[in-house]
Amino acid sequence: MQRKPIFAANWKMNKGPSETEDFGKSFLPKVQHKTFPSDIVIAPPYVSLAKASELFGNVSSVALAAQNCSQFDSGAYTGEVSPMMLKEFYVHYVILGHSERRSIYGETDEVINAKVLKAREVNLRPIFCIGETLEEREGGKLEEVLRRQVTVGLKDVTEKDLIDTVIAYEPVWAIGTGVTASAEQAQEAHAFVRSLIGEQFGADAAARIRIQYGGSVKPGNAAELMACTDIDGALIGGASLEPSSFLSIIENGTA
Ligand SMILES: O=C(CO)COP(=O)(O)O
Repeated sequence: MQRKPIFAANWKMNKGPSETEDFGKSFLPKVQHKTFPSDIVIAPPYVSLAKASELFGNVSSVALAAQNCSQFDSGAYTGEVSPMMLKEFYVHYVILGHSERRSIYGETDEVINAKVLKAREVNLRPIFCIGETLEEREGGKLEEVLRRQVTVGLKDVTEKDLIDTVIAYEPVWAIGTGVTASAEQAQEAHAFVRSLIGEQFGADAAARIRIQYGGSVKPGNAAELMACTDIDGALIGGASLEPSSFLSIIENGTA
């Protein structure tokens, strides 16, 4: 099964509108009027989405993502943004269940599941993040944790909606630490996640779903990671903040 790789820049709480514009000035000429063998996604903070959609709205090779969304449609939810609101900014993807949302803001698998279902109601494509802590890995709980995150986080998702979802496997111990999972560790976890999708949604869905790797992906390690059978792109934090390093990852990862 040929799956199109997907490279997504998760800027986290970096780059307001003016820095987004600076990034765009340098990145746009490199991606405009070009076709890539992979999907390219940029996820700026909410307040920079208007600027990003102004810059990239007409660039067919680049799609926009939000870094979160509400599980509700509208109403008295101070500080929240609904999936429907995001659609006004040419947003096509939404990162859900990032480990920082889980650990710092207390998002549970159930809340993340509600967000996934709400995002699909308006046709946003979730980039659904999972991954174990170092303690869980060292305690022999890797498979148990991934199984729980996938089973609960994707509960009641239809097979069609699942195909429009991207999974991002991000071992928490590799995020922002400079320590990447080895290609073997990453491949093993990805193959396990794909098998979980097979159990829950069937073999066709398992063969088609894209599973990105995230955690200290850099231009220098992208090729080795992306060469693994079950790795279909990357979710990139720090190294996506510089246009040239984000582009190098995309190029090295699809070479
Ligand atoms: O959390 C990540 C992407 O969502 C990974 O971050 P780093 O690439 O900075 O390790």
